[in-house]
Amino acid sequence: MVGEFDLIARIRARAGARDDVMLGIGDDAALLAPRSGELLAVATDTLNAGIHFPHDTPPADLGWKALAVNLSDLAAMAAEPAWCALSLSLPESDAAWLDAFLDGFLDLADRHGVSLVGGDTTRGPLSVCVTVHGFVPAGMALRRDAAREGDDLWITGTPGDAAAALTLLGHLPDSPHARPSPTGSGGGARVRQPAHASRALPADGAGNARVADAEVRHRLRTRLDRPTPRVAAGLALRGLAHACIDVSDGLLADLGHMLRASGVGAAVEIARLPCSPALAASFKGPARWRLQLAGGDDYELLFSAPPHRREAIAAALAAAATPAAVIGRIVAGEGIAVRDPQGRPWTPPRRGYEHFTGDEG
Ligand SMILES: Nc1ncnc2c1ncn2[C@@H]1O[C@H](COP(=O)(O)OP(=O)(O)OP(=O)(O)O)[C@@H](O)[C@H]1O
Ligand SMILES: Cc1ncc(C[n+]2csc(CCOP(=O)(O)O)c2C)c(N)n1
Ligand SMILES: [Mg+2]
Repeated sequence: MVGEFDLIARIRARAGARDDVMLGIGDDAALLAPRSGELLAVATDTLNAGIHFPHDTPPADLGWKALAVNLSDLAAMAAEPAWCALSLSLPESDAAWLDAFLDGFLDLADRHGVSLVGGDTTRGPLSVCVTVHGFVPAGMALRRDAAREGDDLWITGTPGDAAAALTLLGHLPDSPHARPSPTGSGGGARVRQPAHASRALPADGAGNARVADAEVRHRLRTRLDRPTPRVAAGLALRGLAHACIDVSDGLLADLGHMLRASGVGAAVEIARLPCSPALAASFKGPARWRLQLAGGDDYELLFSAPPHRREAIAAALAAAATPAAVIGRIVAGEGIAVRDPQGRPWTPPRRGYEHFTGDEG
């Protein structure tokens, strides 16, 4: 058993420093030199065990994900990541666990040139809170409120994989009853990570694979545990995209945030949704559509842009090695009209994840 300050020393020994970090880990506050002439973008997100990640998530994957979901927020603003702070609440002091956590966290930090400049270490239920800082020139940030009627609606990557992994683990993201009920009321059955968690559950009887192939499950689980923050894509979209948001709660829920902020509506075509081979192999029809449109945990960029920039955007994203597709368009009015592959209106049972009510409509 090592003490709090031993844990901090382990973190400090491995945190790299950029030239703009005047004073990093070790004092009451870090001293940082912001880039002159640019705005500082700041975002923070928390991951709680059993709420944001399954209890059996390997520590290295948790380290990666805790930073990735935060870098995803900077990406959605077209900000260039620079610094981060890490607040850890740990049930016990376990040096090996911390070392593995740092393997994942610092691997991703290194890939993006991000310095860990401070944080906090306490005892408590397993929870990781990260704050990230990045730079964006004034006027270049991609905000939620900039979608315009007539814009194309784009998505990077292939949404739905992470939610498919959770479904196969028995977390049933389609159902608010799958959430823990901290008060013990409201009918929320407690779904802790069960001992048999790695086994596929029977699917929903709508023609989906009953037991997903081990390779397919592994691919989906990797998308849940190690999302790719679309930092290069966000930077590439500066000056090209109008509005942008990252998909954490669910594509339709996050699209709803963009539309309300912009005062417009949208039309989405299910036939144009990009789908990974692993998802196509494990879920079909409306079960797949629900995962892709409302599952969440995708950390893909959802953005709007004028149609005349279609080729420029395709080229910029190809240079950023980021696949993307147009899935609909921004229209006048409000709300989201979803059409199934036959062109018929389709209403999903829910639009995404909401912490307290279980639904985001
Ligand atoms: N406790 C809080 N105090 C101050 N501001 C908050 C608090 N919680 C959220 N916010 C702010 O509200 C806005 C929306 O936050 P939200 O967490 O929904 O966005 P997000 O981080 O992009 O999404 P997600 O958390 O699903 O990844 C952000 O500007 C965020 O900084
Ligand atoms: C064990 C487990 N159960 C459910 C989920 C699904 N989930 C939890 S929070 C969230 C939205 C983003 O969170 P926030 O809005 O706090 O950033 C989603 C899609 C999960 N990842 N792990
Ligand atoms: Mg948040």
